[in-house]
Amino acid sequence: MNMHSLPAGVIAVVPAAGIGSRMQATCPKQYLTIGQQTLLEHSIARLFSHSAVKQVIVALSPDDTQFASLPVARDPRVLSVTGGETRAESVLAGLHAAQGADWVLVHDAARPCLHPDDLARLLQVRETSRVGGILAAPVRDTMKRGEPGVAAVAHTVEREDLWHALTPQFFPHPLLTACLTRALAEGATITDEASALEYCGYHPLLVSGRSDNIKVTRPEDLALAAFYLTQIQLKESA
Ligand SMILES: Nc1ccn([C@@H]2O[C@H](COP(=O)(O)OP(=O)(O)OP(=O)(O)O)[C@@H](O)[C@H]2O)c(=O)n1
Ligand SMILES: C[C@](O)(CO)[C@H](O)COP(=O)(O)O
Repeated sequence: MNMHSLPAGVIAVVPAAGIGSRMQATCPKQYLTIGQQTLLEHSIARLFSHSAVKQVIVALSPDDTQFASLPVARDPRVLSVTGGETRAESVLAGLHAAQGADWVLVHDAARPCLHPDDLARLLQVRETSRVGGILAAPVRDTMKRGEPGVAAVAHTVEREDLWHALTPQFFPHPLLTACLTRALAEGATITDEASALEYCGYHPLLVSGRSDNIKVTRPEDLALAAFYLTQIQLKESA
């Protein structure tokens, strides 16, 4: 990748206003630690590991009492805003603080294991697309649709062309803001940024990403994320 192909400055929005209920922890999961840093700090550091990322906007719960005590809160490249009731509303709050941005990354605070190679490949989407794209991992297991309300198989889901959507997701700021605003206003169910663009008729690119870019969601995920992150850091320091 030559320096001329690198995107101009990119702003990243990090939704970090959740409570992590599925984690069953004593604090919101983004403040659980791996080594000496919180998941949030690791996720922000992974973003800044690419020179194209110039600013991170973190969406925080109005009840957040922990962010201000983190060193990252004093990083001039990091801005915090108040998030919303849903992840999508938190992302939109971050987008509103990024007025004038060209392209924007959105990355979960709960995904500390983002590999630098995946981030670099996602950022290249800007060279070939006007819509944007997402990191995604092809499904490996046989997928089942359950009977509603019953732990029994209804049918097997065709897994050809089935992907796990990951983050970061990378879009032109004006397009993502317009699609997310419309989707929320019209009551659409939006669980990632791509679904807002799909709601508005767009087809974001799928950039095949590593399956170790996990979202720490349930208790057993933290030890796995610690292992994966250690592997990335060992490789970077080699
Ligand atoms: N109102 C919300 C809800 C979630 N998030 C963020 O969106 C990311 C992915 O969401 P998820 O993994 O579902 O986090 P939580 O909502 O905190 O988890 P749970 O659903 O288990 O409560 C997390 O970094 C979370 O902090 C957010 O910014 N604002
Ligand atoms: C954005 C995301 O991580 C892509 O898989 C996922 O949709 C977040 O969902 P959650 O229920 O808010 O964790």
